[in-house]
Amino acid sequence: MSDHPALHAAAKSGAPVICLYVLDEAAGRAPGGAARWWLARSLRALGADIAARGGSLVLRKGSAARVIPEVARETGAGAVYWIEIAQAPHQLVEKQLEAAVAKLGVDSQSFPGDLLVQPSAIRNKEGRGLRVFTPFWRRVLSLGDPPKPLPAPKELRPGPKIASDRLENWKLEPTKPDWAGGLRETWTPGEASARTRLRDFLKHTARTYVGDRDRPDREGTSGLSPHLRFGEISPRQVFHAARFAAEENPAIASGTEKFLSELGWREFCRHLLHDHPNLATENLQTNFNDFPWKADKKALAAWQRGRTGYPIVDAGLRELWHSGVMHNRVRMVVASFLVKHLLIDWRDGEAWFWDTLVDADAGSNPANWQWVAGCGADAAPYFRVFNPVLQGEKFDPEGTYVRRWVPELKDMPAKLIHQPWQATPIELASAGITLGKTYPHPLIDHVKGRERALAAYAKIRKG
Ligand SMILES: Cc1cc2nc3c(=O)[nH]c(=O)nc-3n(C[C@H](O)[C@H](O)[C@H](O)COP(=O)(O)OP(=O)(O)OC[C@H]3O[C@@H](n4cnc5c(N)ncnc54)[C@H](O)[C@@H]3O)c2cc1C
Repeated sequence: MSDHPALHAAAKSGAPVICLYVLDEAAGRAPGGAARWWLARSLRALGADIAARGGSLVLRKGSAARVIPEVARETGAGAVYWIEIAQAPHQLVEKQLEAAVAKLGVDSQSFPGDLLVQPSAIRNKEGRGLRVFTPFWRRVLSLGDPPKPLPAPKELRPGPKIASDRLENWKLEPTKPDWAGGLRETWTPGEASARTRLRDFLKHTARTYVGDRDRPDREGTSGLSPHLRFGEISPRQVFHAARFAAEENPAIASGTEKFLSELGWREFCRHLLHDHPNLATENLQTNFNDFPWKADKKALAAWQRGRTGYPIVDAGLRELWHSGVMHNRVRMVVASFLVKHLLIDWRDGEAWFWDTLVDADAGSNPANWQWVAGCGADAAPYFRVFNPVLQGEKFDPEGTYVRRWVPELKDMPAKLIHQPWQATPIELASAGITLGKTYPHPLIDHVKGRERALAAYAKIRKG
């Protein structure tokens, strides 16, 4: 409702407003299971917010380019307003929509809204987008502050009553089996919750963000990613709130600047997607097209279920399965483990994240996977292979995160929790662990895995 330029303009016109949400499963990548769950809850919250202002939310399913002109005709609408999304499938829908609406003699207008800066504003001399983050973000900041966010309309004049689909009939939430218990326990989708998270972050967490953002054992980040993904809060709202909070309290200034640069990564990934619509399927660095990936279904299944034998990796994948998110540091570790230790194609990992993340984003997910795999923009070099034991010891030193998500290791002392195979039989027995039974042996030895990865990398042409 807030910082929604299309809704704002419609409400300001003084005309009755029909708020329409179209589920168009053919426009863009169809959402995965966890995102469908979020969408259902988010639409319910949005419907309630609209009703509280006197309007109602109409739900329709089908091709947006067909459904929206149909609704315009059915209601005799004077104008159609929407937020533009700078991604190829959405731009195509917009073109078709504009033409269909113009044919009806109805005015139409689109408004930017889901980015800080439109991709057309960040081009190099050849007219292409930037592929290195630091100059990209510098360029974004050099353009000055993004426009101030718009307030939510106080009131909506209701439009004519028209038929709406029932949300339940869209079957977005799982029933048989209902696997969404952990999502319900962790999240409250909707705008009110997004605002609370932002406020709490700026009040309590921003001060320590620089040091704590890499610590999965602490509540060191904002938790805003699914709210941003679903447009429940806009990047402009986050930007201005963070800058304002830092002016009020200079002690959080370094934290908020770091936080805003992370928001910059979201922006960077979306700009990349704008320039590379096949980001989820094609290596940005084409020399990786020859990479000898292994089709190892058993290892992939062990990874997905959090049964690799590396506690930090398993904790991350179990956190994901339960709560629909995973800490950023751990996302990097589990992704690196899949593509380097297991030599499994990054696209398999990306697809699993796409289905299980509530924040699964068509830009951020493939861009980060490609970044970890070494084939992306501004990517980590392939030969930098994370050691999952050292990563665990550095970022989860007491093992708190592992104990939470891998309870069978909860009685392991901190010095052994990231490498239980180093424990003596007595230590294992006193922690109640039988390796290979209660907790798996490592799928692959780190040193061997690293050597195998480097040998595979040596086989491809250098980019
Ligand atoms: C393999 C892999 C896959 C990822 N897939 C996604 C995804 O599908 N959707 C997604 O939103 N993020 C993705 N990320 C980025 C990052 O892990 C999450 O954005 C972050 O964990 C969300 O937590 P937060 O909101 O508490 O982050 P905070 O640290 O509070 O950061 C604030 C915001 O900045 C943005 N952000 C932070 N880091 C990144 C990043 N590396 N790339 C892009 N945006 C970032 C997010 O919008 C986030 O909400 C992925 C990272 C990796 C390594």
